[in-house]
Amino acid sequence: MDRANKPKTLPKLSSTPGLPPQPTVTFTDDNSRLRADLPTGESIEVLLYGATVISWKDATGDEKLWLSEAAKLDGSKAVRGGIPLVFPVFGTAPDHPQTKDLPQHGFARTSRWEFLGKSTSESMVGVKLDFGLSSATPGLDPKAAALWPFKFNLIYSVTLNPESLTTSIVATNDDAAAPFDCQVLMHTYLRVKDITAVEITGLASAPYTDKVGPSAPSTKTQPATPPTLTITGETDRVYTPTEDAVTVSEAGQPRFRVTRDNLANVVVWNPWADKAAAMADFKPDDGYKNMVCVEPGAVGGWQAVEGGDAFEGAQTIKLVG
Ligand SMILES: O=P(O)(O)OC[C@H]1O[C@@H](O)[C@H](O)[C@@H](O)[C@@H]1O
Repeated sequence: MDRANKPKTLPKLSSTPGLPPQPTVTFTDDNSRLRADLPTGESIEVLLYGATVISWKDATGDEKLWLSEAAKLDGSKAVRGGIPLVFPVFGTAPDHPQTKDLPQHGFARTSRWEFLGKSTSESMVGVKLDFGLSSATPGLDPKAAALWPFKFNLIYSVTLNPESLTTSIVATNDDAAAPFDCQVLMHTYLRVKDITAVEITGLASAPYTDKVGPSAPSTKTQPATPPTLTITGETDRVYTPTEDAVTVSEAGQPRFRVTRDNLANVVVWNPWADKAAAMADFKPDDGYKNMVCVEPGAVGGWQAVEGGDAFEGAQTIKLVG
């Protein structure tokens, strides 16, 4: 029926500038993890336990991080895969009085962090998630807290952009009367298709500590030629490179460029067949063929943090090629 007072169609609003689509951030799994999605399709998942990044997918849904099929994601054990955060000790340090009793790789990866909030970048294409852990956080690993009685405050930020992932830490000492020493490392498990086709550049001529072999630990120097590191067996090395980035290529194609900010070291780790089979939470057994850990950190010595001071460091993993 035609009505005389039929309302006119509203003018189209397409000329009005609207907000661009926003990243979304949601709690999942009984509030035990966060998921962030960019309008362009990329996503990450972060467990509050350890503030561990357990997934990073590109716009096509392709996973970039390796996560063991047997990884414990229930807060009962440090996660085998993703990006566990190592603090305040790398490995164990029986000769370092402050940290000698702490468990391997410290307690940041075995504590439940608080989600502090999200922020979007100026261009609104990315999203930053901030997590906090301090000596006063209820989720702090209780046995570890008793063994490291310092007043500390950690802010760990995970920033997802369309082509990159950045993780950064600020470790503050809140007690003027008690300086502490710490080490920090971002234990990134990169997913690869075939470890035998992997080449790592950015380490040529770099001194390193080799943690594998009969005389381990031993101090060595990466040859200048060839300029690439290939992985052909168990590898566990702490490099101190002069270059601030390493590139991981596969079959001649660059895949990841890992840039360090104020992190002097990079650990390269692959357990290979026997060590992988000996780890109950490493599955499948041949999963070592699909991962390489490239771990930026400050682990060569100790970072002395005076009261009121902070140590800051970051890595950016850029998808290349
Ligand atoms: O089994 P964890 O405690 O997660 O450690 C895994 C590896 O982490 C690496 O960073 C160390 O260099 C290795 O020595 C260690 O084996």
